[in-house]
Amino acid sequence: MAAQKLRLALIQFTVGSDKAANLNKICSLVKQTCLDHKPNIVALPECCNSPFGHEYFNEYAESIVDGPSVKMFSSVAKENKIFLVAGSVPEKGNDGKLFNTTTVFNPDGNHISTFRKVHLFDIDVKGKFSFQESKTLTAGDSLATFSAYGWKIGLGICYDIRFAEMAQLYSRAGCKLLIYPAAFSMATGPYHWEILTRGRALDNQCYVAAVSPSRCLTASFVAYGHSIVVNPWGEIVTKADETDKTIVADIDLNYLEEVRETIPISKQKKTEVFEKFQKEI
Ligand SMILES: NC(=O)CC(=O)C(=O)O
Repeated sequence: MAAQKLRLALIQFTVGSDKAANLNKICSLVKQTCLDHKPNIVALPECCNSPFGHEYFNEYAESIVDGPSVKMFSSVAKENKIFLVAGSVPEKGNDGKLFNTTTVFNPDGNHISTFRKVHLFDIDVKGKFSFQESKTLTAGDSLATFSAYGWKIGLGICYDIRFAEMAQLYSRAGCKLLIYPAAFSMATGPYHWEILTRGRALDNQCYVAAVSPSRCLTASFVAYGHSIVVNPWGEIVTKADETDKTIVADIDLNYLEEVRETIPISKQKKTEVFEKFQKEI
């Protein structure tokens, strides 16, 4: 039986260039969040132990089996008795390949899920902003979920939120909450962040949470901020501005089911028409 309600906390903070300082900050912010709000699940931003950028990925990358960051995440989850969606970190795989990777820990401190960013952030907004994440990182090749108090939760990282089919697959697999550690750019975030989070929630009639680092104007990559939780009706439950903020939302299974009964799109979907068209194209 799934818990009717879960409390979710997203910690948006300024990620600096000192890895140990970032990890210490995470420890104290999670502790304070748990004291203040007693959440069941805490989520951190994309690249939570390292600045975002090609010049950092290799230097900051570490093993997700026994590196210092995962050891710290495990003890933080255990000490605070929470599920910790540990943002993402640059991961050095066995073969030396680098990934952008989310790890999840349960309240016993066990590492229970791993997601490697599937869609790398390769874009060129002409004359304004360009980034080719694939220059240094390798894409993950699988999707990942985890279970917390009977809720199935799907994982993606940042650019992955642009791929509607991925969220639909999670929804079809029974996920009722999607969590995206993310660091949207200033060229795209102001235009797309809210639409994408609300769109994925509305399409799939599920909760969507996206958690960003704070905006730091002196960083080489300036993140948009605005961490957000959206409900299955497509409404914003809570949203940060661009500064250091912890936001908290109670997510509710009854409400989700009510939305799905009110507008029963998953039952009404004409899969056979889609399949027929797919054969024609
Ligand atoms: N940083 C990202 O991966 C994605 C992003 O900024 C965007 O999609 O826009």
